[in-house]
Amino acid sequence: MLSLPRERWLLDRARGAIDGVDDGLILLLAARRRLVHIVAWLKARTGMTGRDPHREKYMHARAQTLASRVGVPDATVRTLVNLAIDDACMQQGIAGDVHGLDVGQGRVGMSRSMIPPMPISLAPSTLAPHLLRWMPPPRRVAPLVRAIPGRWQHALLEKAISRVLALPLRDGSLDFMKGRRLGIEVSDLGLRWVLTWADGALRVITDEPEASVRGSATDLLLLAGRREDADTLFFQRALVLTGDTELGLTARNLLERLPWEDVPLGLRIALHRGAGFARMAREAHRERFDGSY
Ligand SMILES: C=C(O[C@@H]1C=C(C(=O)O)C=C[C@H]1O)C(=O)O
Repeated sequence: MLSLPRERWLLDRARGAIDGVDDGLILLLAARRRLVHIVAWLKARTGMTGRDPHREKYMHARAQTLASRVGVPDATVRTLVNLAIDDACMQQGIAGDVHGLDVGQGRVGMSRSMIPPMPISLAPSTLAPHLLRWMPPPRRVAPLVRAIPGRWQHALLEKAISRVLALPLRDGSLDFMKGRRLGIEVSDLGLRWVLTWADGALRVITDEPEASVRGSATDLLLLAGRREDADTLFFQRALVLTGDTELGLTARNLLERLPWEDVPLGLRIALHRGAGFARMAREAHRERFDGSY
């Protein structure tokens, strides 16, 4: 067979992305097990024991709906949900249906009194560093992110920006963007969006930008989640401005004094936690893989 260097290279990249997704599946399973631990404790305290067929039926129905939307076969998702339930049963020391799990060997016998209470928090600080190290770096998940259709990305970005910048949009501090084109480049995800101001909102357009702010996904998230200020990130060259200096500097000044209190509380918490998590994952990964992220 002919060896096609480009195809080989792409094959390696695609397999690397699959490894990243598989790591993600295991991390999600670890997070699920933490939640099952909490559920088991709460069930024991409220006098509930054993399996809950209604809950399981509901879980299967939800999973089938989602699976059919994204084109995953019914049988696959049924097996996956059954496997998750079996794992949860094994964890709780109750009999599952055993879909390929060695329940007898692996059962973690937990009587009511043995289940220790666990803080209901999945904050980054409670995640073991060895788990964080296995989080794939953004460049590994880049092909997946880029597979999201452009119009979905644009709609999401416009929505997020309209919430984060609600006040500047109202009070006129974004007027300098009228008819101007500012780019945001997420270097490690290979994404670039161009924004302009139109009809009272920032819109994503397809034109070439006049100026751009470039940074890694983690650094941009650190800025959005107020874990780092714009000044520090620009000074460290974690964020870089290119193109029209005046437009770039005006955007940079706005970033530096964005009113955080006006961002909805839920979004503030999500951004702050997400940014903290991304930073810890980057540090854990750098420690393990000696710098590359
Ligand atoms: C975790 C529970 O125990 C069992 C396992 C379930 C699961 O894995 O999600 C769901 C229902 C129960 O049969 C629960 O009751 O929620």
